[in-house]
Amino acid sequence: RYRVQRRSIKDIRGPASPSRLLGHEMQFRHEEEMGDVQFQWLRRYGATWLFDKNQEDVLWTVDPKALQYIFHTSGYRFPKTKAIDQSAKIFTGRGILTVKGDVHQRQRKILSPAFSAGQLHTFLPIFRQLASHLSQKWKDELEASVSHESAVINVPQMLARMTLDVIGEAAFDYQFGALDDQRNELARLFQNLFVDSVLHPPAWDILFRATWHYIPDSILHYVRYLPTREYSRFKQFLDAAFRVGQDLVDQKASSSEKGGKNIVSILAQSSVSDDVKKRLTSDEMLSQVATFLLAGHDTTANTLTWTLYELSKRPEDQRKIRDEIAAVRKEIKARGDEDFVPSDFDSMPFMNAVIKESLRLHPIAPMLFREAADEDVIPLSEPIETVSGKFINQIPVSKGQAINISICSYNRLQSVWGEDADSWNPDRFLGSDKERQASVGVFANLMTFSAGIRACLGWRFALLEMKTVLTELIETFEFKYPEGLDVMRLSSGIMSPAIRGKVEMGIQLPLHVSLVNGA
Ligand code: HEM
Repeated sequence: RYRVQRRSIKDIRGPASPSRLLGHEMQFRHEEEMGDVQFQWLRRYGATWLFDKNQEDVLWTVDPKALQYIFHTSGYRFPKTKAIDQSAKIFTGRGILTVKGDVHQRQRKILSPAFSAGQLHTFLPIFRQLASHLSQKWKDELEASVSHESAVINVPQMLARMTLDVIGEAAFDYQFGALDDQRNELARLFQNLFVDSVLHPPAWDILFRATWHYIPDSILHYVRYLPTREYSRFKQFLDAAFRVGQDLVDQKASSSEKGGKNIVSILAQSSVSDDVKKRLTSDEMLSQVATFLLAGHDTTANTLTWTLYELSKRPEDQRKIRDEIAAVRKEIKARGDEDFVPSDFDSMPFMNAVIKESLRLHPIAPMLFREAADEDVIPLSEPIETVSGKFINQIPVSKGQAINISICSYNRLQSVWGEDADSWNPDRFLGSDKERQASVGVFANLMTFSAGIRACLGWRFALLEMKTVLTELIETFEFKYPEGLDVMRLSSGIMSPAIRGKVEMGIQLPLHVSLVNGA
């Protein structure tokens, strides 16, 4: 009924399907390195192509005008697919990431004040303090090493603990203490959560998920209880997040400090609000805790990891950032301040360009999955030639048409980023040309934080956190990429680094770390 397609998209070109039953899904979910398969299709078919997902025709597009239409112009007319919503519900419940339409609008309105410019200002001391704590931990590690000045450190591990502590303090007024406590329950539950649950799903799971579209939500709710690898790790995390969340909200509700605009204060106030527009049910409230724990820490930790990966290969880029930090330090001293204010980071153009380039090449959430809520017509910025030889500059779609939006492919589109789109080149962000083009995402014309009414709520938070941490780390340490190390993009739902041939070890980036002279 819902899936019957009156507006066929079969005339759109795309790769031949390798399997009648599974289509491209197995090839896509089992590619060795995240993006390998789709980057080939991108070069062969351009920005739009047809993909066979378990015998369903899926439109795959990264055309800038199509993205603008789907994410901005059409409001809620292209919701997330039921399968992706249900997958996210398994680990975040009924929080802002998984709800739709009016409910999403209500939740977003309630939560947005926690990310205002004024609030952001209050986070900076937390970011500075925890970045410096991480830096001290690594200094201690160097001190304890044989040479006392250099060691190989697996950087994502402590970065993830630090970003967990950051989200604890900034969002929940709570010290998880993950940097200090190696046995911290949440930190352990998060470690390799996606790798353990999502990496290389078996064929039965791919086929099972293809049926979700036809199963009522009330039954799908029980999928989380399946005792398999794919589901049990996520359930453990959600149970722990709900438990921790209830404690945090109870503590806030009983504390004498009322008001406040951080997440936990907002959650405590909305759980008792008389105004239905401002109220969150208990389930919604705890789901937000799980959502922010997850969306707000691994994302930033992975992006920082990838940034150090790129910088460790380029001592010259590290030096340029160090020079910028030294210049800003002088300005801070000259004006009589003790420490950075958020606007100080604006005077570091190269560091900002490095962060943008890292977000471009290494988007932690590489894909988004949407479907048309109704019949619609998607405009394209460039006409495409169809199988029958026609040139079309818009694609009529039926209600229910599934659309895959690849953030990682859009971020490498040559028509937007130039012929060197596959290579590291932060200088591309130093001119203003790229940012003058039609803006697609919420930041720097990138899709990394998504776009429109469902764009990342924490993107300013993440940027300020990353700038603060990078400033601390590059000022204090030199990072060097070990000879012979072969790091790859792991394909586990999120894009994270792993060592080729050792993916069972999960997220890894062991770098040579030493103190900058005089640090
Ligand atoms: C580099 C870091 C980050 C990246 C790349 C990132 C990326 C994204 C993306 C792509 C989405 C859209 C997901 C979808 O539509 O399915 C999203 C949503 C979201 N992100 Fe982030 N994120 C980052 C950091 C953060 C942080 C630090 C927070 C909170 C403190 C946060 C909170 C959220 C929330 C609440 C949503 C759901 C928004 C909605 O549906 O209305 N994110 N993020």
